[in-house]
Amino acid sequence: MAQEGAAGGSLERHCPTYIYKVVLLGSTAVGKSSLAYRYMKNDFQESLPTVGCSFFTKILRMESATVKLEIWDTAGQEKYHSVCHLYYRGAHAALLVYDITNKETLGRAKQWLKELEKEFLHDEIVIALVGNKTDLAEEREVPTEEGEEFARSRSLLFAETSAKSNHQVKDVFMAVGKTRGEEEGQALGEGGEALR
Ligand SMILES: Nc1nc2c(ncn2[C@@H]2O[C@H](COP(=O)(O)OP(=O)(O)OP(=O)(O)O)[C@@H](O)[C@H]2O)c(=O)[nH]1
Repeated sequence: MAQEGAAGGSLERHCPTYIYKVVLLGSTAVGKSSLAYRYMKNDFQESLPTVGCSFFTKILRMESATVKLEIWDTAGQEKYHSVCHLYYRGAHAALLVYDITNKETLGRAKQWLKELEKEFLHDEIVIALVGNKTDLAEEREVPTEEGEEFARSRSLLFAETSAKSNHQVKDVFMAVGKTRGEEEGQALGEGGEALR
């Protein structure tokens, strides 16, 4: 986690500010923007395709540190693919999002993983595989076990979420923060269901 400049004062010294960058990657329409919006605003609304990348920040005040969480929501449309690596550079965590009602999107998430593995050493970034849209259970094409098994085989965190019904959204952001935070001796959040 990057630590921001020491701007003086004993409070500052005891309570450093860390920047924590999380990037959302995945096919178009899997729900990346909706997950970011749900986490940031606790709301859901029909959204338009992202152009390039959008960017959110949230300040999390912990007991022993302040964390400036930066969420980079990339565009899933192929025409933006060539610029995406500019956005995930320097990320501390990545959410590889697929849509449980669309099997092809899991394949695309696996390709993203290959790109991340080229760019990062394994211990440099926390990666979670996220199957979104669990509220559409009747349209499910990807069994939970399939995502879970792939994640386990590649040592990724795994969760299924619904941005619409607010299922496991906070937990997944907290889990990627917590995993990195533990490595850094900081916890980014408390509570929430443990991810598999
Ligand atoms: N039922 C359901 N629909 C969802 C969910 N999350 C997103 N959607 C819908 O899926 C569509 C695409 O959502 P976005 O959040 O724009 O998807 P995206 O991955 O950001 O798409 P790009 O910006 O094109 O990469 C929208 O119509 C959303 O309302 C969910 O959890 N459940």
